[in-house]
Amino acid sequence: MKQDNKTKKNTTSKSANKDKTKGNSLFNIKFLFLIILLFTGIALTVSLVSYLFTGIEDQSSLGAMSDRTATVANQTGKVGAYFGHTLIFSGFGVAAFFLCKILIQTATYGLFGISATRVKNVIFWDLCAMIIVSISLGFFASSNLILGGAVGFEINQYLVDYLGTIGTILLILFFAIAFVIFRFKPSPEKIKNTLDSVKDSVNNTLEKSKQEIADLKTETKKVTVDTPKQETISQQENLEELILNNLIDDETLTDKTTQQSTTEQPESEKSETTTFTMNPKTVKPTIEHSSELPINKKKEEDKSFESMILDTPNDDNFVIEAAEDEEVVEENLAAKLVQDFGEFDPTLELSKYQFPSIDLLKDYGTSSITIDQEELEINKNNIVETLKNYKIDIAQIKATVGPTVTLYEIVPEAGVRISKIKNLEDDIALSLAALGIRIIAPIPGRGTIGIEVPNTKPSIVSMKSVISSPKFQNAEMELPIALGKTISNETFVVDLAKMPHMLMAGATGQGKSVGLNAVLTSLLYKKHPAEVKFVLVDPKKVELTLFNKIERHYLAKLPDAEDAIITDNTKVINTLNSLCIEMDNRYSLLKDAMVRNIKEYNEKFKQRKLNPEQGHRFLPYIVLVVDEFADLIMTAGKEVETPIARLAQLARAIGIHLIIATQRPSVNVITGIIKANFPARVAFRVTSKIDSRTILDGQGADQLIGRGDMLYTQGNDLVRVQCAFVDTPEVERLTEFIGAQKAYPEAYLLPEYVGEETSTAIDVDISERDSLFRQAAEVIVTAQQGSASLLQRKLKLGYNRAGRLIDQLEAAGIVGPFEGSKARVVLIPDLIALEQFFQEEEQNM
Ligand SMILES: Nc1ncnc2c1ncn2[C@@H]1O[C@H](COP(=O)(O)OP(=O)(O)OP(=O)(O)O)[C@@H](O)[C@H]1O
Repeated sequence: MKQDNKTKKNTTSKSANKDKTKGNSLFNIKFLFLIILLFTGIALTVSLVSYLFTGIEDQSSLGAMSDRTATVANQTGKVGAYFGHTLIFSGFGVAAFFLCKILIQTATYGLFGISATRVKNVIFWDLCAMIIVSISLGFFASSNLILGGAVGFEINQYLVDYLGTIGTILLILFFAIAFVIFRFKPSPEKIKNTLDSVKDSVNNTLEKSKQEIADLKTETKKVTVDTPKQETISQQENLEELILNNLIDDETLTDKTTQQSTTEQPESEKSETTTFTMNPKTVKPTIEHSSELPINKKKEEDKSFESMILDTPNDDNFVIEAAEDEEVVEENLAAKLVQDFGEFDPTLELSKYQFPSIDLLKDYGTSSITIDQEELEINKNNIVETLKNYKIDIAQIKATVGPTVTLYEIVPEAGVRISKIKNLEDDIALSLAALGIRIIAPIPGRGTIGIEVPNTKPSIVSMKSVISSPKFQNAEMELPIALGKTISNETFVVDLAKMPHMLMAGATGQGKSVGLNAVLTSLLYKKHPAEVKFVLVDPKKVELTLFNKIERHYLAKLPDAEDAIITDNTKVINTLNSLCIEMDNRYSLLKDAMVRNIKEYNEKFKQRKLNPEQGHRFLPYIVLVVDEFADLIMTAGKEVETPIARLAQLARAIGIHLIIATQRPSVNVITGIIKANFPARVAFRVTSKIDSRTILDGQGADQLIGRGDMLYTQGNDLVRVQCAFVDTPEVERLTEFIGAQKAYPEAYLLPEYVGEETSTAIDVDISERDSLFRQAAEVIVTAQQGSASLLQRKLKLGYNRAGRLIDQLEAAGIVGPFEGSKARVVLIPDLIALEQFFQEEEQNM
């Protein structure tokens, strides 16, 4: 083993060495090539320069190149004479020097590691310049073939034949200007700057000469009054020294020099007054103009710095590696993909999918509300009179007729206490002889008190009327749900994505199942199968079965599940945990994509900014619908509550939304943790005030009149809504219509989840039995019911331990095998038989 490692190490080090040598030899070849290029460039320059002087002389010898005795005057011999002739005379004229430039510059750039892009640029522009110069000289100096060369001359002839002289001049000028524009990219500022600098230098020269004259005049003065000038000069010399030693900066220097010049000024003025004159040309100034000093010195400084940098490569130990230029992505890849293929369309696989038509829903013929004037009048009078009996005067009363209830809004006279009216709820109900009266005191934001009185003839709010309403059709929501109509007969549309989870409660027969169907129907009318998937849990087995037909369009399931609709409570746990895995997966996808929610993610995916090869995919919304949640909690307890709470807490951003319905809104079903995470609540009629408080955190649900009459809250206000009615035949027609269309090959598959109970071995060793095994057996045999939840309750165990015990009991032969949602059969009839069983077991051991 060790030897293996050793040989491995050896081979790796050998291969590393090999790589190194390979790299070195490659470097050497490149270096050699560049040196050859440099020398060729120099040789060519010499030969071309020499050709300019000796070309005519050598012309006769060109024919006898093979003759060794023939001599040429070119400094680089016959080869040089040949290249000079070919490139200058028969080629591009003096513009052939650009070739020398290209060779030398390429070589030096290569040696100094300057990027290949710059080298390419140089070659390109120099070749362009060579052709333009050759043609220009060929035209303007056509008499001298050496200037333009044969190429320039011939092209000119050709152009003149076709374009005439003026045309050729214009064309040449055009190319020359185009070259200058593209090569040097002159901008107005650049031109202005150049002009300014030219102006400055002219001015400087003028100043300089003026100053020189002035100096000379001072010099003249110096002949008579010598000492002060001496001082100035020595001062200036000192300054020079200072600059050289980098002790003062330019500014101080300029200040000082200006100071000097100002101090000098009167002297020069004085000098003007002297009569002594001198020819300035004959006298050379002893010192240059001081203002030039800093510039020169600065240059020198820069130079020394430059030479410092350039000197460093001479140091053999100091290797400079030229960093490679980063690759430039020419264009945005995502934008190109979108341009080529268009935005990603998630509906493409089922592009022919047709949304169901509204005609599939039934019209109950009562879309408009019938107003019974007489009834309104009687109710109004009763309310006013009852209140008067209690000495409450009303300033104003107004009625709004809704589908099931009429809202009487009253404005009491000043000084009436609201709580007084609120306490009269039962008395008003008595006087109106009606059930389900609800007093809202005050109506939030309206400044009135509301009394809701049920209509004697309530009208049905059909699903058709809410689906066809513009409010739903035009709703720009992620998951719009048309729940029904409010008291003012307005369609009530909410966004499930914003809720983000919904809790639905109501006593049996009050309209929960219809409510769930209304939710699902709304989504089916608005969302394509690619955009939303349902996970349906229906312990009653009959409520949601109709949706089986759309399994391959809209439903999601576990990979090993037979039916997409989950009717077995034990399978719910796996599904919930699988949803938790899906949630985690989606979160990591969102993190990779650097977005905060599913909407942004899908938007980015559609714009092809996310690579499917890295696991990215279009994410459909997932709506988990659980009917009879109470049943689930009773049988599975914490096993269900924990994943539900986790999903409720975290799943909002990644598009998993929960709708949970329960008949029993008691506190052990809707626990604190669940309540805290379900801000949107729908309450159908419940039987007690306590239930109402559990679901709504206040009373009201107990005063509803049933049959789809509901209260909706999303945190603060309570809205009374008449739930839209959708009957079973309508849902059947709808699902049949969708089910008959082309579908995906299978239902949307959720990630696999391996539950703990599935991994438990059946043949459990007797010695490994749980310490509570005997007690558990007694409980099961006494109750004659082999269920884990019974053990949980009786022995106060967790689900996992209870499940393990059941498995051990099965292995021992006390209970029968697992039979879906049914409790297992108990194979031992009573406790006496159980005692015998244990005794026999002991004997056999
Ligand atoms: N929105 C509604 N408009 C008119 N009638 C309704 C409405 N909702 C429900 N009903 C009536 O109430 C009956 C019972 O409704 P539903 O089956 O939805 O009750 P439920 O709360 O699901 O009962 P359970 O919990 O026992 O299943 C329906 O058959 C229907 O006649």
